[in-house]
Amino acid sequence: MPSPCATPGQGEPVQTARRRFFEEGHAPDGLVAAPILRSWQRCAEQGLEAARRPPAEPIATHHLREHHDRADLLRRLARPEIETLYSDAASTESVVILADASGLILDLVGSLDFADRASQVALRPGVSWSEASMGTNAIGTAFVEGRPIAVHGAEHFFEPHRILSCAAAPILDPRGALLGVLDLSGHAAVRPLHALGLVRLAVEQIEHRLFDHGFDHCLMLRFHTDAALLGTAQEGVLAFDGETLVAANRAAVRALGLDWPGLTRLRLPDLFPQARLSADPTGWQAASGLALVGRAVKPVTPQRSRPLAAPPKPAADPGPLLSADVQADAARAVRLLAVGIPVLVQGETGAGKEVFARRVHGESDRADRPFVAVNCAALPETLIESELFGYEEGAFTGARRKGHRGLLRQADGGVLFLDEIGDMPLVLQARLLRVLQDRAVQPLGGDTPIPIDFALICATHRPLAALVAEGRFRQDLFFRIAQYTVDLPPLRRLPDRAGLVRDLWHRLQSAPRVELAPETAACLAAYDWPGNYRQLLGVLRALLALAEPGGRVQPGDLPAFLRPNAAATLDAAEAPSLATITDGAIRAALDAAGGNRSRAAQALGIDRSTLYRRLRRGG
Ligand SMILES: Nc1ncnc2c1ncn2[C@@H]1O[C@H](COP(=O)(O)OP(=O)(O)OP(=O)(O)O)[C@@H](O)[C@H]1O
Repeated sequence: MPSPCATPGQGEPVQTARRRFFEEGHAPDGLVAAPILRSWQRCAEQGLEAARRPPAEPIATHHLREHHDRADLLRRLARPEIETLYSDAASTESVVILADASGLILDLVGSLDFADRASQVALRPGVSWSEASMGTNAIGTAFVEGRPIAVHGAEHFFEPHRILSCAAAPILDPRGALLGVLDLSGHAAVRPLHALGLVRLAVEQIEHRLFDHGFDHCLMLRFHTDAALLGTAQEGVLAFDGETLVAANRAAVRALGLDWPGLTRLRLPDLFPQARLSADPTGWQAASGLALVGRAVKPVTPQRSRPLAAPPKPAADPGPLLSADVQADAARAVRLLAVGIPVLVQGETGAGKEVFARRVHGESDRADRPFVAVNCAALPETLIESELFGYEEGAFTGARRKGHRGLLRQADGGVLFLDEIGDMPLVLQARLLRVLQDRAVQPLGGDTPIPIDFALICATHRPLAALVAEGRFRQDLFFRIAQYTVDLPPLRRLPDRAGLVRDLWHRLQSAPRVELAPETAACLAAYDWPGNYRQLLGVLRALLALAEPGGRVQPGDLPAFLRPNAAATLDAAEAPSLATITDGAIRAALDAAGGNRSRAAQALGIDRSTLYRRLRRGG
């Protein structure tokens, strides 16, 4: 008998099941749910070892940003549900997670305390929780099983994951393809009574909302057996392009006994032989004989004349394109790091500073050790110290019971990349300097320095020398980290921008090829690209996603700011007045904020760095 306070997944049956399965090699029938057992079997067949800690390095921040960009619609549509679940999660020591179709965690919000614990087992943004890499877990197993699932404590395949209790449901797009997964995770010790139900309901809402996008040209049928539920997320929804069924939600698939792959073979009369289509709720009879109440919504825009193209696949990551100069800089940086000399990388946003640092790490003799990237501007000031230097058990209220190693120690043996170093508060600059001098770190609340060994690459888009002159950056730290600097040029200064556009365009594509018309390529090459590689790649990806396979991208397909006439008008007449307007807005915001630049930037909806740049430019 399980003990009365045993939680599912922690009690005796699952322990016995683990023993039988992992030690004796038998199937523990009846002791764990069938989907859990199936998942254990898949993991064992793949050679995963339950007692190990699975490798779980998060992907680079810029790659995560790219995943965010690709999942933009999903993230926007899921936001209301995530916000609703968030308030619940924050007060119940749990977190809400949105993962993309590969199982990669895009967003994680909720209880900070639990998020901290979860990150110890790599349950954090940028890490993939596919079943193949993380074993049995709610996110990955919901994908494989194609349905909602809860995985408690020791039901997780890997031992270290037994601290978790997770419930997840896959999010399907209107054509039945997997878009992502929504998950609620908390402590295994707390029995999550409603987690699976909450997640399921939230996913139902998200999937329902997906029909509000991209179906303007379709006839929409909405129905339910109960008239009162018409218009809710539980109604069945079908979308017809002409007479052909092109999309359906789960409720419709269930009610009418459909299957997604076969949708497009069905036509309106096959499903509703005699339905009178009206915008008002009307009684319908499905071909199966099921009585329903339904209403029809006519297309808002004209129907498409040609068959629906398959949704474009997200463009692949082209990998870095490094000029000969940058490659030579990287080779020099590798040699400097090898003898303990730090490197400072300078360049505008999106110019590839992190890409450069990763390349150097990859070519250094520390390549098989960690690369730890810390964005000093993104960490709240109150957290930088504890995140970087770590803390001992009980160092301050809210500290984790077992203390925290800190990012500097996580980089031990490898490369530490301190991005936006110019944003590090002065007091912490002093502590960092001491670490660099002593080659040891003293965690908060600890009295013994712990020796560490990492190679240091710092990056900044701000002129550190000017910050030193203004007293906002320590001169001694500046001399220490800026012994060798690499300047990554902005795209507008590259001599062969046309060649760069062409190379990136080709590298982004898999067959069938889409061409850039010469005038389009010329517009792309002529633009300044203030967001550098990030902005250029974003535009190229968008053009590819919109293009017809085998087609040619014309200047008219470009976003408005890139079209030839837009640039001309701007150059000729509007640019000066725009600059004046911008400067005026900045002055007004600064006045209103009493000269406080952070508050002014917040009021203007731009980040501090943009404001600083603008102020510098405007003198
Ligand atoms: N040389 C390159 N070739 C191809 N893509 C690149 C190159 N450099 C950067 N990118 C792409 O541009 C984006 C931004 O790169 P990265 O994050 O390294 O820039 P950054 O200078 O560190 O930007 P920020 O200062 O905003 O953090 C990424 O998507 C990256 O893959």
